[in-house]
Amino acid sequence: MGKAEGVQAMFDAIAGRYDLMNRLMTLGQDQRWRRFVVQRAGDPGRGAVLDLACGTGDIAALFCRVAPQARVLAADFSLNMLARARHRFQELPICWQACDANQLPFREQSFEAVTFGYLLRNVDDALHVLREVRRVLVAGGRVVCLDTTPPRKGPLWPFIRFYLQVVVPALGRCIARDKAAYAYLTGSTMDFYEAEVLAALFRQAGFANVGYRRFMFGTIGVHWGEKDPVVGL
Ligand SMILES: C[S@@+](CC[C@H](N)C(=O)[O-])C[C@H]1O[C@@H](n2cnc3c(N)ncnc32)[C@H](O)[C@@H]1O
Repeated sequence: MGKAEGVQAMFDAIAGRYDLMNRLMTLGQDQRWRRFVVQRAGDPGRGAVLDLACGTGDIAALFCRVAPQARVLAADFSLNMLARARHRFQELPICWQACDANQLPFREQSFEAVTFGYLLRNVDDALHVLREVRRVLVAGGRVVCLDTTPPRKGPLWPFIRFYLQVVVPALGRCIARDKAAYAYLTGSTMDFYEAEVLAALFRQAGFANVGYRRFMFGTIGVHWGEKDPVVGL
């Protein structure tokens, strides 16, 4: 069985506590990384941008504020996360849509930029999703991805491992009342691609000018790339 069904049920269950958990686990840093994502996506002008796996809507809301002329579309397959996003940002002109990242219901070349926070770790085939994203980008369009990365083994490794393996699931149990969901977060972080390997996957999906930056002691990565402006499709 694939990941999708379990992941969808898990986010439906934790939607109400998701934002509080995020702020606590990241010591309030998570919005800084999302601002960096929006900044790397560049100025879409009056074009359309897609925030995929939008969750409770923070990245889409930042887009609206930074690029008020842009048409902002935000999509997720968890209806409870989407409901929460709609409620939080009802004053913003965001178009919310239920959809699966494996099969985007958009035509080729629809978006100037596509962003996603903490999506790829949750899908069965990240390369397939990246190719889907590339398909819906205009030539020269930008992709920006925020996700956790497995921390490198250095002097801080024992502390980071303790934080991920003990503190995060404990917070999940006490705050979100769902230890399993946050144990999954730790497991999927440890098992996810190293930052350099993920960058190679972006290139394999056909993106050019791929780069990345790490945050939070190397446990968070932001990757970006461009759809080749000459070759286009
Ligand atoms: C950890 S949350 C991140 C939410 C948001 N991007 C943020 O920055 O907080 C991951 C989100 O990805 C969504 N997701 C996971 N797999 C998906 C898929 N195949 N298609 C659409 N959404 C997906 C989940 O429903 C969840 O809302």
